[in-house]
Amino acid sequence: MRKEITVRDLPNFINGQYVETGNTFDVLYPITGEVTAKAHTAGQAEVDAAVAAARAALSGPWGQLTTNARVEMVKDIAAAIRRRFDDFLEAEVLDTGKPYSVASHVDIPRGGANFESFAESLREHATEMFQFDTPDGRGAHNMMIRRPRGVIGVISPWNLPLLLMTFKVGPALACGNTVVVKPSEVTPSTATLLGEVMNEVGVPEGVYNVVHGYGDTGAMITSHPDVDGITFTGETVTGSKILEAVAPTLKASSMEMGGKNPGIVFEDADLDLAIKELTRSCFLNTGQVCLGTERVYVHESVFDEVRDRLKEAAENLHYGFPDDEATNFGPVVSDEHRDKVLSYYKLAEEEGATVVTGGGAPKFDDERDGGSWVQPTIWTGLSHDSRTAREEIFGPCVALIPFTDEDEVIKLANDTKYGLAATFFSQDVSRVHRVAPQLEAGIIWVNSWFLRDLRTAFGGMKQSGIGREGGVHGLEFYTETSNICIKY
Ligand SMILES: NC(=O)c1ccc[n+]([C@@H]2O[C@H](COP(=O)([O-])OP(=O)(O)OC[C@H]3O[C@@H](n4cnc5c(N)ncnc54)[C@H](O)[C@@H]3O)[C@@H](O)[C@H]2O)c1
Ligand SMILES: N/C(=C\C=C\C=O)C(=O)O
Repeated sequence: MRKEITVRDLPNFINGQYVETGNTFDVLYPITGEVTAKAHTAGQAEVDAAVAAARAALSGPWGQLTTNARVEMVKDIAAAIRRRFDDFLEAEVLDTGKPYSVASHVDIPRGGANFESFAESLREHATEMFQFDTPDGRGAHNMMIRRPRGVIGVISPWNLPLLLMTFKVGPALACGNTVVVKPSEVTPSTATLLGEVMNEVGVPEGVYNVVHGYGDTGAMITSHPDVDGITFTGETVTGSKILEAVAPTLKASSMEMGGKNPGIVFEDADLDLAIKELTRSCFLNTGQVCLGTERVYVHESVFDEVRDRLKEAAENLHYGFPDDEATNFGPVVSDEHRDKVLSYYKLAEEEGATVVTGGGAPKFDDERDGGSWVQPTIWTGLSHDSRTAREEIFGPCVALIPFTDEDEVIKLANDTKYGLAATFFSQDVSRVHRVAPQLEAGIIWVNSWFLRDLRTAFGGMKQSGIGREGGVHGLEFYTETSNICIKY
């Protein structure tokens, strides 16, 4: 149902305090386009204060906590997010317009999980020690110790705001670092709310800081001489700019970027399963998931059936107000992004696409017409080399492309500058074990999509990412190691 919007104030969160600057920007409700909040832009002074607070916290009570005490505090953060589930749900939905059914099953539960899972895995992870024979026969041993990397700049995107920000802040804090977070200007609410949780839990001031603004505020963090590492999730082109910015101060960087992930339906796939999972991988979160599939190669023998069944699934998606239980399809996050997606809908037709379904924006004849809506869209008739099938659109759209044999489709799947994710469907176990290792992607799902075990390495190759986070893999970024060689 329509929501009465009360415009909220979103200050920065620095050294345990909310800080207004008076220089605000509007945050819009994508369902109707109404202003739902005013966020306070952080300038250099606020960024400097946040970095200084984070630096000071490393040598204060936070830096003196035992590992067990720190891990327990990180787990308390998870518990507090769960206690305030509805507050985070409301904040996330106001920023993104996504259905409650998505935010309550994907975004918010991962907010808690991202703290809890990393607290445990990082506590349990052993380091290493080697007995070493020396020429004099007396021997030595080498042992590795880990310490926090220091002040971490966290720069996060708008598609899964709480999930992706906490996927960084969770391990960062579990490893003893402090953070300065710059959430997307489009979706600043949940990062702001998390400041209240940090204070409720008793996380020392300065450990968690949030500064609001656009790319220029982000650039103040990436170029800051007193920031030790940057973890970024966002567009590949932004990632390049960030790597340029960190170069003069040689900051360690963990980069999660764009993708154009292939889906493959082999002739021996379970089509019921494939349609169910492709409906998610193409349209979940209105297609705004970096791991989603915007190009799906379908064996020619099942092409027509997959096309017709995916069309039916797309046309059964229910646009609606977020709190309507039936709603499983929302707007995209902003008018700007809507216009980008619609420009690709236009391009697809110029490139010869047949529009199987969608191809434009819905008309509601109610306040939703002020929002950022597009139709779920399926194309056939596009070539693998078309821009539509090669460039990341980040919307609810997919090009279905037929193929005839396995070697051909592997080449097509890998023919991209990206390498983030892939998903394919086959009931042939030999084929599964033959094909999966040949796919050039950091994350490969077989007969499934977006199943997430937080112990696994997460990240992309080629221009989709640098480094891996998740499980103990995050240790390489969130800690520095020293090898200590002790002679007997
Ligand atoms: N690989 C992954 O895990 C993953 C996950 C989610 C989204 N993404 C990608 O993110 C993109 C969508 O998110 P987006 O539009 O917010 O991305 P974006 O790159 O536009 O912005 C991401 C963040 O970077 C900030 N930023 C922009 N310019 C900056 C600069 N010069 N210096 C420092 N910070 C800067 C933004 O303010 C925002 O907070 C898509 O390309 C999607 O593929 C990747
Ligand atoms: N990083 C993760 C998801 C990324 C989704 C991209 O939109 C995750 O599940 O941990």
